[in-house]
Amino acid sequence: MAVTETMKRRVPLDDVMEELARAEKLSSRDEALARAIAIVTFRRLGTLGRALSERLNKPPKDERLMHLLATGAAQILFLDVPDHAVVDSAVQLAQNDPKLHHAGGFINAVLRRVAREREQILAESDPWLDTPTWLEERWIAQYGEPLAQTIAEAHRSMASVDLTVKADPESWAERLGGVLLPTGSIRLRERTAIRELPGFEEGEWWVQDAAAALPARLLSPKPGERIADLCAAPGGKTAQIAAAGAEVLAVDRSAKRLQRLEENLARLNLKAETRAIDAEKLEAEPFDAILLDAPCSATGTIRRHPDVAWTKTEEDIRKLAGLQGRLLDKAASLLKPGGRLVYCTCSLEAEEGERQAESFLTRHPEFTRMPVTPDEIGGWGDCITPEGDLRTLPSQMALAEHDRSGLDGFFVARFVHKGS
Ligand SMILES: C[S@@+](CC[C@H](N)C(=O)[O-])C[C@H]1O[C@@H](n2cnc3c(N)ncnc32)[C@H](O)[C@@H]1O
Repeated sequence: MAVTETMKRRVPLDDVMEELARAEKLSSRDEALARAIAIVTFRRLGTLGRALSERLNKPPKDERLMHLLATGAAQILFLDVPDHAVVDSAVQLAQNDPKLHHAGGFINAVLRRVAREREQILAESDPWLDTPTWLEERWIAQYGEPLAQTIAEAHRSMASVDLTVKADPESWAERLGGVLLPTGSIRLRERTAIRELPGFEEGEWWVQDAAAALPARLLSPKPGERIADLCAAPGGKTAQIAAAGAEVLAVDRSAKRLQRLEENLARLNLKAETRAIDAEKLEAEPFDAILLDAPCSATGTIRRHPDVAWTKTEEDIRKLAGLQGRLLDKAASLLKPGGRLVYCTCSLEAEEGERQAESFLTRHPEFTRMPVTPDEIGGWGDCITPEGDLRTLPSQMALAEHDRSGLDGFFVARFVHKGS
């Protein structure tokens, strides 16, 4: 089962789903449903765990049985699936499993009780219930209780779908029936099949969270410049740099992910040189500018990937912070005098953001910060820190249509080499 595998192996749910769909030869419809169930289970794991344990005399020792109950309860409480269909399919799944086949009656009784007591369960609304304690403590320490709580609340909603267009955002927003955000991204109002929207085939736009679109914009790539994107795949930011007319070297350690970048750029009719290599080992002529979208804990993307909250650990953050520092040092060594460096991570953790920027400037006095100004991001100054870096939070970008609010949590710092 996808939830058990993801938790046990501490790998992204997306990877587990991909393996499972291949092994079980799932149709794309079944795969999409299984993915939606797993996602909502992770998003509301704390709520589901409490609801179930309050309705069980003794929680089952078998982790898979607990996860089977959680995925059933998630569908009853949060998805539009008829209760009886959920109960029948959970019982059926147990009956087909030699270790769980005895549990059919038990599953039936527990899930029926969850369905009967749905309103009572949903009325309990401790905003921290769906956040692991270690993240709750970190976010309160970093952002203070009220703001941290808005982050936890934002994580209970699904992320919206944002697009970056090559040109003419106003008219594309109109054509696609979307909202043009102050930062230039288009937010779709409806969840639809992306490939069927106008402009997809022609490569006029690509899916990219509104916050994820900011780092490449702040690099301000210019036609003819030679720019390296050091952790490039699947290529959203490479596409922005190439669309601006710069010559891009897209580097990524993963050849498989780099292949996806190449496919994405081909659809967009954009070009980049690619190199599958560990960026720490890259040898190249110095660049005019570098984008370093470093590998990170990804706690800023929990709305999209709620498994992150339950699979990442403090130890991961510590190790990733070390790698980010080394990649920053490498990037510094690859720039021309006067060159620009944009560093970003989709993490809410200071070790992967604010503290990286501080220690980079201490290690590299030949660089200075190039503060971000509100006019560069459509006048949206809320997310600029006193130091001039960018810190976006999932609870920001509130729209009148509440269920379309929010954006990924990103940290972005921009540096310039002092020599000219
Ligand atoms: C946050 S993702 C990049 C997303 C990408 N910039 C985009 O906008 O689509 C981080 C990427 O870094 C790559 N990576 C991790 N460690 C690396 C290293 N040492 N050198 C190069 N790439 C690395 C991963 O394979 C992953 O594709």
